[in-house]
Amino acid sequence: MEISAGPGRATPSTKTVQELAGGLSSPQVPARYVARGHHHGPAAAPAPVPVIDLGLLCCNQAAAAAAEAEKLRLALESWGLFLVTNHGVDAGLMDGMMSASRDFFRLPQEEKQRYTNLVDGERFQLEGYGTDRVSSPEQILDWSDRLYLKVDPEADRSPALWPAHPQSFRDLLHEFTGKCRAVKDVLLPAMARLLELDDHGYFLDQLGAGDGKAADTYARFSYYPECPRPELVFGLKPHSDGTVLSVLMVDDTVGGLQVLGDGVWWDVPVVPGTLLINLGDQTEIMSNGIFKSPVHRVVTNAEKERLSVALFYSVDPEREIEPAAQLVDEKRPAKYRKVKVKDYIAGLYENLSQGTMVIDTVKI
Ligand SMILES: O=C(O)CCC(=O)C(=O)O
Ligand SMILES: [Fe+2]
Repeated sequence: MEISAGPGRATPSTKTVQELAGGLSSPQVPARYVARGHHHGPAAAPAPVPVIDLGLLCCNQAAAAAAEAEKLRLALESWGLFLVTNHGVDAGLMDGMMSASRDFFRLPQEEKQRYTNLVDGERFQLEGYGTDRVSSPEQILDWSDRLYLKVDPEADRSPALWPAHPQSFRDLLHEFTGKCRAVKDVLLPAMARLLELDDHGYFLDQLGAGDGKAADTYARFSYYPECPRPELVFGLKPHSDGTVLSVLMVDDTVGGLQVLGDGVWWDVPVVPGTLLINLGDQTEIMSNGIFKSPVHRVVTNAEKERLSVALFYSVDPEREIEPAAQLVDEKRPAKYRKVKVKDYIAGLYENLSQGTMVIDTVKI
């Protein structure tokens, strides 16, 4: 998510959660982090989310590829969230990116502040390091800090906000971005095929990707410090991503991500070496509701910090999206109205801070 709204005013005195967590002298958390009415215990059970072998999906043996595609269909139509193996991001790169991210968050606060997401110490900008946008004193805050960077198209990168320490960070992020781009380029045509769209490049075209141009892509590094009262506080509030899809690499030493299914929360299993794919609202809209954008959240942990790296793929903010024409007819009327991506994204942030879901505002 965090394909999010434009600049707003932050409360200048906002400390990062990491600073706050480090300075707590009693097992209390400030009231601004307590999610009223949302006291939550552990999830009922691990979600039986599908595991898709991307190698099989693309292989030359038609029967094996078709069977894997059917598994993918179930994943897209049920959870909207699944794990992928054989994804082409090698273990060394995954470990390297994860530990460089960890090293970044372990840097002294002054060093991290060189990449602050506050302009002049108070005006929030999307890219950079810090807490999420704080737009009102009533907003319930999440127990996480983040580093948010535009990674594609390359020409849109802001090099001054890419950490210089650890030294490997920039190269690793460049490489990781390229490998995840390829994962997305396998999944999106497979999704169009499953919807029997004549144009298998439909989703890629919507993203404006192709002809050497990369889709708008943001990376979000989320750091969730240990939290003395995990039952009262969210690492990240319930939300669905405003993207076409999100590719996530999660901490394999601690869980925390949960997904809503049939009205109950399930733990998303942690499987080392896999990537997690999460469909976003833009896909739910374009597929006319056939594919699902799952509601998910992150819970905190009293003993362990947690880290995740997400890549978010989105349609250009100036474009409009709507259900694909081929998926709309008399029997299946459009379930969502046409919406400009920029407006949708503005609505995302607005709704998130109020605990409502922006997708409901475009449902017909
Ligand atoms: O940290 C995670 O596992 C999930 C993060 C997430 O859902 C998001 O950034 O939108
Ligand atoms: Fe998310």
